[in-house]
Amino acid sequence: MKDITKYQGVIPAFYACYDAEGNISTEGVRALTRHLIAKGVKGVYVGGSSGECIYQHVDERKAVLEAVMSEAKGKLTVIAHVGCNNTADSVELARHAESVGVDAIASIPPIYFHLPEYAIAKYWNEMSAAAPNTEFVIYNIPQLAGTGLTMSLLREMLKNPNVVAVKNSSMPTQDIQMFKDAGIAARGEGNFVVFNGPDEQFVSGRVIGADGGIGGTYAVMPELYLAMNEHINKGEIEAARAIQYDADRIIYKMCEAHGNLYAVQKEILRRMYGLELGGVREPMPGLIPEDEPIVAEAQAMIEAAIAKL
Ligand SMILES: CC(=O)N[C@H](C=O)[C@@H](O)[C@H](O)[C@H](O)CO
Ligand SMILES: CC(=O)C(=O)O
Repeated sequence: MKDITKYQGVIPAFYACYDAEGNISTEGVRALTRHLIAKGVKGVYVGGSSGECIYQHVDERKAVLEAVMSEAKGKLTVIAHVGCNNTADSVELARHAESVGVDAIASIPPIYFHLPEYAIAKYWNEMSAAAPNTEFVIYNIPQLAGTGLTMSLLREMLKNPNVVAVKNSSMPTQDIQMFKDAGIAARGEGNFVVFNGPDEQFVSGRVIGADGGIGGTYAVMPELYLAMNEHINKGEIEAARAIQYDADRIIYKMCEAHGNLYAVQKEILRRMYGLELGGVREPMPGLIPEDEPIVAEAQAMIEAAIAKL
């Protein structure tokens, strides 16, 4: 039996942390890690979409992960997203992630070119082979990656004993059931995990069988997702749904800004907690003065939703 309890719960996607010049701020990384530990989350997902991975160099991604580990070791489950545009860089990050002691590595499929399934499997398996003592999480996000996880590709990947989970960001919630069924058929009950991806569907995803969630808006309002998760564990669906509605209204509000969602969230964390995490890397749009009322309103909505708990 694998220990999947470390994946059951609320796992925020970690934000990219920059200094005033736009360089990686390891101080910011450490501060955000400590902040999330204090909030009581289960783990962190480092270097994914929210980590702006595709805009960061290999050395920067290593520095971020090392800074996370310096605070999180033994306190949080750490999943390191190691996917890069080419296999060699991904393999290097996978090897590095194992050397610093992460719980799991994860990867999107190769982006831009729509490669055949055998090439995607080879890309993932080569990363996994570079971290042979580390579990592997498949990151399915077809709307951004351009390629979706098929059942045949998942079955192929399940031949690799390190494959322990799918982080599913596709929008049909029934995909969670399909992936979980296939994982359990291969591994046995209790040995395979599916994470909910779309934060707007956290409750729906958990109800249909997701063991936990990994999401880009958890870090700015972890209290709400932790409370939803607790209610679901107790079967209190109406209470969970009420908080989900609040979270969704907050997400829609944050998405109204000209600046990217991640820029909005980091600005809210700065205002609420004094966390200095910087902006976003170009070509993502940063905040503009006209975003001010949206940021202020979203912050007020978060505070009001937390106050209701
Ligand atoms: C498409 C996308 O980025 N999905 C993220 C990860 O699954 C989510 O966590 C979103 O950031 C979140 O649901 C806000 O829309
Ligand atoms: C949710 C997720 O995987 C990310 O934003 O990194």
